[in-house]
Amino acid sequence: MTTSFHIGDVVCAIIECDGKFLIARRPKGKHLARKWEFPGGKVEAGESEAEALERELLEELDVRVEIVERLTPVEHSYPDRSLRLIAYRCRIAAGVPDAGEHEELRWIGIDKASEYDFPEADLPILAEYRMKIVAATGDPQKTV
Ligand SMILES: Nc1nc2c([nH]c(=O)n2[C@H]2C[C@H](O)[C@@H](COP(=O)(O)OP(=O)(O)OP(=O)(O)O)O2)c(=O)[nH]1
Repeated sequence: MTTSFHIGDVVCAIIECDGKFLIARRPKGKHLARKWEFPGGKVEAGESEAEALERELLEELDVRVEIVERLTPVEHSYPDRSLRLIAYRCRIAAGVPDAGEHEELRWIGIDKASEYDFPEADLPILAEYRMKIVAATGDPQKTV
């Protein structure tokens, strides 16, 4: 029998710059290996979401960000674990993203997101984000 455990809250960042946003490829050997994701990680005990986001982005990318907006949290169950994924739209405040442990970083437009293999939990986030971009610009090809 497989047991599914709840790993808690995971925060991740949709970092926007010049009409694109940053995606990162998870390394081999980790859960969801080689999928494209939004940089981030688990919220530790005693941390706020914003504190966890700040810590993870410094650790993973060596950047500081300012938060633009919190998107709707997504509860998702994978076969072996479940989690709540909370995405924040952000802008870089300091630094240039460094791939670090990620296999690769890429800046893409929302119109290209369907070409990348994202974890299932990210799909509602991408859908909400796309709707916001379309509402703000009237154009699905652009980010604000
Ligand atoms: N960072 C991130 N994790 C995601 C996304 N979508 C998604 O399902 N996840 C899952 C994968 C992992 O099971 C979990 C986050 O784990 P992680 O490995 O990135 O976080 P972490 O740095 O705190 O973990 P660890 O390696 O220190 O154990 O959330 C996403 O877009 N970004």
